[in-house]
Amino acid sequence: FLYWQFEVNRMNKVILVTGANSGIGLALCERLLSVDTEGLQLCLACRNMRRAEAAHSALLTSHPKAQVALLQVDTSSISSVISAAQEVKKRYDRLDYLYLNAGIMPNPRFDVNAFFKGLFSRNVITMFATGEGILTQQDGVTPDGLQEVFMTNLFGHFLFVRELEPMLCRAGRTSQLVWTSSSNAHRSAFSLEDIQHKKGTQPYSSSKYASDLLSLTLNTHYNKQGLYSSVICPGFVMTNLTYNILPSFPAFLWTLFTPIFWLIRMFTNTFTLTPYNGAEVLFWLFKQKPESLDPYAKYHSLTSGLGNNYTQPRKMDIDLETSESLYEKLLQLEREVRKKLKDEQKESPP
Ligand SMILES: NC(=O)C1=CN([C@@H]2O[C@H](COP(=O)(O)OP(=O)(O)OC[C@H]3O[C@@H](n4cnc5c(N)ncnc54)[C@H](OP(=O)(O)O)[C@@H]3O)[C@@H](O)[C@H]2O)C=CC1
Ligand SMILES: CC(C)=CCC[C@@H](C)[C@H]1CC[C@H]2C3=C(CC[C@]12C)[C@@]1(C)CCC(=O)C[C@@H]1CC3
Repeated sequence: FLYWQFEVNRMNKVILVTGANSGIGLALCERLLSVDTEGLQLCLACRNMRRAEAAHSALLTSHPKAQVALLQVDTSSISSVISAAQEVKKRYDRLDYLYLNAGIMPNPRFDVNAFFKGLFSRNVITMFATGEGILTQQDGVTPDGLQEVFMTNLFGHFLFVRELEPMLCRAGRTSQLVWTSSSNAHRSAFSLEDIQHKKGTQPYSSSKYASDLLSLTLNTHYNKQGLYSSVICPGFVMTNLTYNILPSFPAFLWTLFTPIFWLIRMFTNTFTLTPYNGAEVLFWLFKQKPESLDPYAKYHSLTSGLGNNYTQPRKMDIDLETSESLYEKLLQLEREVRKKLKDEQKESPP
């Protein structure tokens, strides 16, 4: 029996989701278990373990036979990412899907004037679809000395992928990376001279645009080794991240807006609104052959006016040259942080 159990576990696909304790990440886990309760090994990679335990219990209550494990990771911390990756290598002998979903938008500032101006302009639909022109954020610096949004949304995930490379690139098998990007990703917010976005006021948009670029270059470097990367946009979803945009509005007030949001959805199908709907594209990608996906497309979760969910690819505003340059800069930064970590460990061995 033990041998059989070992064989089953070995065959089961391993799916790791960062930021899985709430919102879109948790909804994805729920949806995956609804289609295959016993055949998957889910790993919820979370920063806040109290919320992770709650998510774990909720998933096991609805799917008692599911194989769900927890892993602590703070994507804003270099040492945390490296030790989490080591733990993954110890626990699993394969990694089929890596959903890079954890993300933050700290200290958002909602520009009410720009919003009302936008309401009566030709760009109103674009404004609702992308949040363009109405949001800025104030970024912080992590204890490692990196910009917080860049580290959490992009670089922490990049390091994680680099650490897990031997597990993700296996002969005769494919693995998939899925980056949760955003319609708020804009070329104008990103600069190769300031990849961490130290100078601007749109670190979120910059980090998401960087993930679009990075996904493209990862495909050019890793497809031959069986590793594929895609980017998605979940649409506008009401989660902790969006509640934080209007902090004086408690979550229940947002739900009072739901009828207005349904109305707006008649004009823009990007208002997916619920984490279940937002996770549509993440779930859809799980069922696709990675070789069939377009590396230049962002895959969007959309919900029609009548509430039907679907996925649509849209070409991204990216080019290979910029994405290669970003990749070089990230590799350079990786070398620097690894050297710093080594020096620190030499100074004070564990
Ligand atoms: N909601 C929306 O409209 C949109 C969201 N997105 C993206 O979707 C993704 C999921 O966000 P969403 O579900 O909306 O919001 P939530 O705030 O519900 O989820 C964010 C998740 O990321 C985790 N997280 C944040 N910082 C870290 C960190 N340093 N280390 C590890 N985990 C971390 C949070 O965990 P913790 O409990 O520890 O805070 C949480 O689980 C994000 O990348 C977001 O940018 C993209 C487009 C639109
Ligand atoms: C009636 C009312 C309260 C309107 C306010 C709506 C705005 C707060 C939203 C309209 C479009 C939304 C949006 C986002 C945040 C909230 C809005 C600006 C995001 C920027 C959130 C994070 C993303 O990654 C993309 C979203 C695009 C749309």
